[in-house]
Amino acid sequence: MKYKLYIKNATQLVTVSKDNKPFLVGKEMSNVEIIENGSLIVDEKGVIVDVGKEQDIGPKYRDAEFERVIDASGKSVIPGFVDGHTHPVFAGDRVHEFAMKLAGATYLEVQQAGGGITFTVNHTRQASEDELLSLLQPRLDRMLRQGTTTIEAKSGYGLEKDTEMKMLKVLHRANKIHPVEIVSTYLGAHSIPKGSTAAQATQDIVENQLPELARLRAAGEISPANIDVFLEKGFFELDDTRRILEAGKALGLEINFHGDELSYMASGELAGELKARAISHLEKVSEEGMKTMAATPTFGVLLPTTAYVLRLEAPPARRMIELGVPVCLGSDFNPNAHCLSMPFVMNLACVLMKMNMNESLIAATLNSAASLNISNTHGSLEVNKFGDMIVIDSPRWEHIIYEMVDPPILNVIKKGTVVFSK
Ligand SMILES: N=CN[C@@H](CCC(=O)O)C(=O)O
Ligand SMILES: [Zn+2]
Repeated sequence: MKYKLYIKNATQLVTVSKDNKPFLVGKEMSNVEIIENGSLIVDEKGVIVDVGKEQDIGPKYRDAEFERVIDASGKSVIPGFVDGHTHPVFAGDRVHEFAMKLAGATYLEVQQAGGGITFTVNHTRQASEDELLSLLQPRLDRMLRQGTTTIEAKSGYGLEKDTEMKMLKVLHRANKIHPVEIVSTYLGAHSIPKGSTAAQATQDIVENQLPELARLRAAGEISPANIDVFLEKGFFELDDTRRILEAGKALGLEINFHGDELSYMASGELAGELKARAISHLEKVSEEGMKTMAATPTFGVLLPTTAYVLRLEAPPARRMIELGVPVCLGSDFNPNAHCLSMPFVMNLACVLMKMNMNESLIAATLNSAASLNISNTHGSLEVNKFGDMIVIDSPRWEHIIYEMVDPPILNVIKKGTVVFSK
């Protein structure tokens, strides 16, 4: 019998979970499953077919053939990261805004000065589909080198039909040619386009953009799985947000929206009403909102880079975990928070949001996979899931969080194929 990969004798084989739990909450998030001296076998389809102690796996596969064997003695292995929130398709450079923010400008002040999303929209509208794809590819390469094997990725820098669909086409094409797997999200309601009111923008989305999305999806040109809205004062407020999310849901999209970032907008409460899958940001979430999220359940996708770069108070991660909200992590990679590194995000989650390292790992793997509805195949190293992994050059896996900036990543593996080696 022939297999694609044999990971042999990892000092720590961090499977994250066992028994195919779809996600973890509360105290469960403080425990990651680890097999000491662990081995793992991936079949030719890229799926894990066996995991266990080397003393059991070794003899069982003595006569098997492998395309690749990685001796992981003295090393640790963890699942590839699932980045739960990114905006990786854009043109234009906003490094000048970083200087403005360092000098004290707020996110809204930058936006009001014609910067922020508006700036990126202007550049992204002008770029061709091929140009956007060639800007996206090196970003995905950089994510991969930092251990990310799957991302959620949004449109949202078009704010009109053609550019929004162009962005979704770019994501669809990239998913076919790049090892980083992409779950795409339609975010036509990221900001109010210049010259429109929120009501007009909402109407355009519901009556014009969403029908086109459905047409292109049926034609196999795009593959959005989620619908998103930036629910915020001066952007899309409660009624418009509800209308857009419901219209997306009616097309079979999962609701996964930006909420309670700069102002309290009753996001958790709305998520309960609409049975939303996920809310991102949540810096200003209410106690009631968190309780509703725990009960629904709605995943909380926390983005510590936003609080860091904008000097905001970080979201109440500890309280969310205490209340049983399933917490996930995302890089929020975008021209405002230019971060392509989940190890850095996990480090920030620990230091700024007081999560422990086990919680951070679960939030960056199994739970973020669950926020995208793919935790039956992604997010932990269990039989029947894809062989997406990181080999760390250290006998203890926590070094990937602890060693800032240049974590000791030796290999990144997607579906059993080594796609990056140091
Ligand atoms: N808050 C809204 N959207 C993005 C920022 C987008 C931008 O500034 O270009 C976010 O998630 O942080
Ligand atoms: Zn975002």
